[in-house]
Amino acid sequence: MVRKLTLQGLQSCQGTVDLPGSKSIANRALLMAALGDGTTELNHLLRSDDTARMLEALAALGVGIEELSATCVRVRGCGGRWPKQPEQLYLGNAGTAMRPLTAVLAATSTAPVLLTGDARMQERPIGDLVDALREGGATVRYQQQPGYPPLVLEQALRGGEIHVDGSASSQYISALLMALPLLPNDSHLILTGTVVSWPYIELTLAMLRDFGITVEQHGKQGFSIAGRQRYQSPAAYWIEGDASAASYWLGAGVLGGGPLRIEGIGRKSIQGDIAFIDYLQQMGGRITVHDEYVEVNGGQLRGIDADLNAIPDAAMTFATLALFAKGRTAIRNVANWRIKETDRLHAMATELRKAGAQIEEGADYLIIDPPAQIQHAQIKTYDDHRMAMCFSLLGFSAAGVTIEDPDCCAKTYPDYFSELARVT
Ligand SMILES: O=C(O)C1=C[C@@H](OP(=O)(O)O)[C@@H](O)[C@H](O)C1
Ligand SMILES: C=C(OP(=O)(O)O)C(=O)O
Repeated sequence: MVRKLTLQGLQSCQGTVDLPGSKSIANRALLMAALGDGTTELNHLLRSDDTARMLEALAALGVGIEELSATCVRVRGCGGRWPKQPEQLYLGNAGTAMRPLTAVLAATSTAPVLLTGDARMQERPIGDLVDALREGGATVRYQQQPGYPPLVLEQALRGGEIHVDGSASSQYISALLMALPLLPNDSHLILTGTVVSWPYIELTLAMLRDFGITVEQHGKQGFSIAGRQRYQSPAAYWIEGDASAASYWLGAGVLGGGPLRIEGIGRKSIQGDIAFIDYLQQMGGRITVHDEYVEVNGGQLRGIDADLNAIPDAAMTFATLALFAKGRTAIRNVANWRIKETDRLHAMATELRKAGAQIEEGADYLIIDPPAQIQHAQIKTYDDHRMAMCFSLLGFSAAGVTIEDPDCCAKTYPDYFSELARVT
């Protein structure tokens, strides 16, 4: 039976929350450590559905992974030569597993391998990445619908001049950046289309440096990548807290008045979603950023009008915060919300209306006029962890909210609702 959770009239949000490790960093670090020449201890590792899919895939490829504690694993790198050749890998709905493994296995697999995922993953496009891999000499076969998983990687990527359209997902570019250094040939990666979610590419570049890989960047035009590089294995690697997950706590700390201390992100964070804080401050949130934690102390919210293309995940949190703000909020340039865990533009518009908001749903934007009073609503979450976590914030209204299937938050944050109960 699918659970429902009602949250109502939450009055305060105080104390300390220790963020789980970043999903984006965790899945990159697991893969880079697995490709490394030595052994790496990964600390503050997120344990969730998405990281479980990456861990299972690496285990199937024969990578030695030893669990030292719930959030620490030791990864024995295989230097890009996988000890095992599985026929098939199941990657659930983890974009950060599907896209990087498609490119990296196209570069390194010595036998055909089928990559598949859950029903939603089979609706999430991967054609622009596959086109780039084909241009680089790989043979990739779609098993069902052209442009979507499942797909079979049949013949290895060679490199050379490769164009990739980054207008649907930055993950295609990150994936190629992780794969191309492993090839026998040098590559030139040329970016086409208007690249979305750019800070995730910066995150990939920063982590490649941490793992000893050199990439020459030509602004936002492309990259020159020498082949025959080897991932180095840092002895230990710390995964900072998840900045997208922090957005729910930042929202809760504003609505509940704080003081709420959020541990695991801060001034030195390397995730783009840290910029959520700047926008929330513009909206009236009282937030102070320290080196390794952030403190939030309430605030009176007013609507904002912002292009949030750079922070697509945290941007969703503004949609529910908008119901508590004075005036209109516009969230712009988020067309790729439509190809994530669900069609997030449509799902958000539909569910916000149930709480009484007036919504204009555009092809790539959402305009939200808050209701005079938030109405109680039963919210569908569409198997989308962020829908569940964003709508929990309506628990701070007098009418409250009922969330269907709150447990779908396990994709990136299994403990979210128990933590919320602890600090409210
Ligand atoms: O590279 C990454 O770790 C991610 C990139 C973003 O995807 P898009 O580039 O598809 O927007 C983001 O939404 C996703 O949750 C994680
Ligand atoms: C879009 C998301 O995930 P994925 O890594 O599967 O793309 C997300 O976490 O919001």
